[in-house]
Amino acid sequence: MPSESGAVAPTEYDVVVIGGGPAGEVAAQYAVAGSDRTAVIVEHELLGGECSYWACMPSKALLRPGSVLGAGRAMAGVRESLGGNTLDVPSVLRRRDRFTSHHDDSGQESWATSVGVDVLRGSGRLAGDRAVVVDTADGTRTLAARLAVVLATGSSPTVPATPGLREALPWTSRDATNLAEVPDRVAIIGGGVVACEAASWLLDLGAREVTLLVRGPALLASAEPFARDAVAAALRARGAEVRTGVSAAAVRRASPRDTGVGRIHGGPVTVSLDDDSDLVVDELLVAAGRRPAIAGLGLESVGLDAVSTDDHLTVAGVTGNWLYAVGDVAGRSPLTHMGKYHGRICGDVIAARARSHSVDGDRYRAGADGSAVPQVVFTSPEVASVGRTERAARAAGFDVETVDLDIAVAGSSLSRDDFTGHAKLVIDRASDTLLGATFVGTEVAELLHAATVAVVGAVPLPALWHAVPAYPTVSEVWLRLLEARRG
Ligand SMILES: Cc1cc2nc3c(=O)[nH]c(=O)nc-3n(C[C@H](O)[C@H](O)[C@H](O)COP(=O)(O)OP(=O)(O)OC[C@H]3O[C@@H](n4cnc5c(N)ncnc54)[C@H](O)[C@@H]3O)c2cc1C
Ligand SMILES: NC(=O)c1ccc[n+]([C@@H]2O[C@H](COP(=O)([O-])OP(=O)(O)OC[C@H]3O[C@@H](n4cnc5c(N)ncnc54)[C@H](O)[C@@H]3O)[C@@H](O)[C@H]2O)c1
Repeated sequence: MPSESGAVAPTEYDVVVIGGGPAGEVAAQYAVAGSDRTAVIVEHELLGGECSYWACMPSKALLRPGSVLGAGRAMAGVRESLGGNTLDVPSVLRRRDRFTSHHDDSGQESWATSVGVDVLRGSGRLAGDRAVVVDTADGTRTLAARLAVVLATGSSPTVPATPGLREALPWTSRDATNLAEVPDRVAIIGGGVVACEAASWLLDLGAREVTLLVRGPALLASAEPFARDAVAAALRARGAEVRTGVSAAAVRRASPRDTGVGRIHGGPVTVSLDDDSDLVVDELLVAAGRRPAIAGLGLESVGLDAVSTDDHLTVAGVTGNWLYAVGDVAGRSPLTHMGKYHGRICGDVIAARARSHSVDGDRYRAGADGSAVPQVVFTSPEVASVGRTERAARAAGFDVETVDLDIAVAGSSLSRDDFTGHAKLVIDRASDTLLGATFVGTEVAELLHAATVAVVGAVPLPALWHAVPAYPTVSEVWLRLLEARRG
């Protein structure tokens, strides 16, 4: 409604969320749940965020068929009926596209409406205290937040400043997850989770030469050494080349072309490495990490140049407890499940503060960040870990005891004929509780939550003796680990 001066009054909401990925969606949902509070999510791409369309969902949809085929090949009686068949790539890609809803987010918009949250399409930025400006297709809108603004803008891929790299229009993870063509020869810059998972599905889909260019000494640098060795060995066994201690010094590409997401972006790429060798590939994937998406977010309008949060997800350096950050942009634990956890806590904190309730309790603190973050790397074998590695626990000053052994129980040998795996517990001697656990092997992801419960609940190891694993399941490895510790 224009005022007498002609200015359009801001639209008021109790809560304004900038960014509609999983973290922002959950924060909005929890902030209004069971109340008459109002919330809007401002989204400039697709509601559901990176995770739904370009990250978790398509990547896992691409990895699962290869893992199922591998399991079939590893099973007498199934192997014979498979013959030498490989994956049917068009079917795999069609299934992937079903998981990303063909980039149609109308289902997510209906969900938002169903939980009482409005959606405003446009690009949002802070414009001072409790104010958000949104550039929409129909012009600029101003929103005023009575209670809270939540930053949930996610993260953006890092592209190193290597000469010629950006001009070569390399693939980022969006191209790899939404691939429409499988390059014959691919080089991957990076040795983290995206690099390892993408190498796996590219091999599954028939890429002939996959080379990982790893700057450091190993893949998956923060994992337990046995885990990263297992992933590297498996990738090598499948024909990938894992080159450690190398960096791209320069990149040249014949006729780079923006052919669209997931299509090969031009002619062959020559990557000159700092060991004076050259590598020629059909596509180059950059998987060199991600940064909080704060560019153009108007942080300077509230006196900030970066985002850091306390355990209530309240942004530090702003008075009045009205600015929050959740998910990747918060820079705490850049994983979807952790972003949604932040969203739940942040939404509950906003709701509690709206009712002038105390936010002192555990329910209102993101205590899992740092000491109890679970993660699964969906390679073959999978790496499932929670909490601290041995190295991290020692660095944090704990008096550490470890137990580790191969996973060789009835459940694992029944699951596939070639099952190999390894498990490790990191124990705090002082409290006799778990600080962390890592499992490596096919389909060990489902072992992880038991470890997460033990870490978060600080369950004493003697009590775990009475958590009897069902026979014959892979979980029997828990019993073996406890037996190994008793000696
Ligand atoms: C290839 C890949 C695979 C992954 N696989 C996994 C996995 O298996 N498991 C896992 O836990 N994590 C995985 N991750 C990490 C996961 O994708 C992120 O942690 C997660 O998406 C973060 O959620 P978010 O809501 O913080 O941000 P996002 O999902 O990035 O959503 C942010 C949203 O904000 C919007 N936005 C940004 N700026 C603005 C603005 N100014 N105005 C309006 N809207 C804006 C964006 O368009 C986007 O929709 C993966 C990441 C990658 C790259
Ligand atoms: N299954 C999962 O949980 C999953 C899957 C994919 C991605 N993710 C998340 O997405 C995020 C991004 O993943 P990612 O693999 O890109 O990041 P990452 O931080 O895991 O790995 C980045 C890699 O790039 C290397 N690197 C960084 N800068 C470089 C440079 N200038 N030159 C060469 N190498 C360089 C690093 O040494 C590292 O090997 C992470 O937070 C990850 O946890 C999670």
